[in-house]
Amino acid sequence: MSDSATSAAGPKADASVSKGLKGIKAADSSICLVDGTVGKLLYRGYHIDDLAVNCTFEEVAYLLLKGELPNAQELDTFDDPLSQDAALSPAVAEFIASAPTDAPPMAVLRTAVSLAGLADPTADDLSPEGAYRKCIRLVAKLATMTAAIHRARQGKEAVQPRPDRPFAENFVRMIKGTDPTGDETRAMDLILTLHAEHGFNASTFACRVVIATLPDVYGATTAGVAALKGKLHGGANTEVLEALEAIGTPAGIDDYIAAVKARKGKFMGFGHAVYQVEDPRAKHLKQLSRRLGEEQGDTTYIDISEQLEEKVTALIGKNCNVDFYSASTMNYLGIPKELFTCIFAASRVAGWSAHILEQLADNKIIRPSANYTGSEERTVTPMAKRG
Ligand SMILES: CC(=O)SCCNC(=O)CCNC(=O)[C@H](O)C(C)(C)COP(=O)(O)OP(=O)(O)OC[C@H]1O[C@@H](n2cnc3c(N)ncnc32)[C@H](O)[C@@H]1OP(=O)(O)O
Ligand SMILES: O=C([O-])CC(=O)C(=O)O
Repeated sequence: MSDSATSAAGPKADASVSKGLKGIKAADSSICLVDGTVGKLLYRGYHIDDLAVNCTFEEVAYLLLKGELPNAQELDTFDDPLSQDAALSPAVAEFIASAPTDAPPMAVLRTAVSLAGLADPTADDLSPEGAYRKCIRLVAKLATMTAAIHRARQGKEAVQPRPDRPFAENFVRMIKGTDPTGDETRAMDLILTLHAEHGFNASTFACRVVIATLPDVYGATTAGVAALKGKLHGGANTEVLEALEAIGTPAGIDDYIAAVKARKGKFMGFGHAVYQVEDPRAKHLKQLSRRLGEEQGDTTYIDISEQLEEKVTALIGKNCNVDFYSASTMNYLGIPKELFTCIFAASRVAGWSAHILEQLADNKIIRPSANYTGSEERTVTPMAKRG
């Protein structure tokens, strides 16, 4: 098979090309169902609404990695490596502490994940047990890395993970430097649960493409972080907060909309490659954001968000996505906007890991074809004769 069916005939559009691979089923997967027509999201068969209310992030990570929800004893056994692996190696901790404080946190995280691979002498072990161990290690470490990046940007010492604390509590503790309230821990658990998995999204697909060549789990996860950073994907949450800041008060919404329209820009946090209806994760974040705003006596950002949602949806016919209400939610939790996408990554690493293991279990190199639209075959003119 040639890379391009039309190369012999010269540049030609090919109606069978699916730009962005939209709607193409690239593999079988038992991890996640995203039904874009009705707005349904299932992790391993469980509805996101059910998981959001009833499970912690550890349970969700177990479900994604192992296929079933754990019982109490299974969760305990799962928690052991998750807490023991949370500490960073000296090389990674030093890198994060000395990274430029104006570097994008996602760029620091991307390099930290790659560096963690160098610090792991067993990185190349892709046996089922070896790959699983690496995945657990990364699920444990991305939260610690994220918190350490935040602390370094503030000129503060990293807070060490406490193996005796639940994941979300530990994560908020490492970010803030003090013990979180029960409400803060529950809010973080919900954020982590909602962001953990979403089928063949761009970052997950990047992980699968990389692992399919059989390099190492760190390299594949580095690719996931790299893809998630982009503002059309995970990076949109930071952009949404920037929009809320620029809008300032509900009175500023119309000017903002007019400005985006005038520059033919995109409304960040709106639209989705799969959902044609409301993103089922958004309502949970919307409720949480309003509750946090009301508790804090400042509903400005959730008021703006709700009114902006109504106006933009009416204008462009696109619903908001998960990144839209996560912005005001994380802001109310005191998390700076530059860290939002790292928190997304610290959750999505569970989904990436499940996909990496699924890809390895039934591997085929991922190599689509391009419709060639370049020049017809030609010959090299010697340098002296080129005009
Ligand atoms: C966790 C996540 O990754 S969720 C997505 C986060 N990203 C964002 O919020 C960024 C803003 N949204 C977008 O850029 C897009 O909606 C994407 C990238 C999410 C999906 O892109 P696509 O699959 O191409 O969406 P779709 O086919 O519906 O888009 C068709 C057209 O609708 C319009 N459109 C889509 N989203 C928007 C938007 N947010 N604002 C304005 N116009 C939009 C555009 O004209 C688009 O065509 P273009 O991409 O050539 O400009
Ligand atoms: O599925 C997608 O394309 C993007 C998304 O919502 C996610 O990754 O959570």
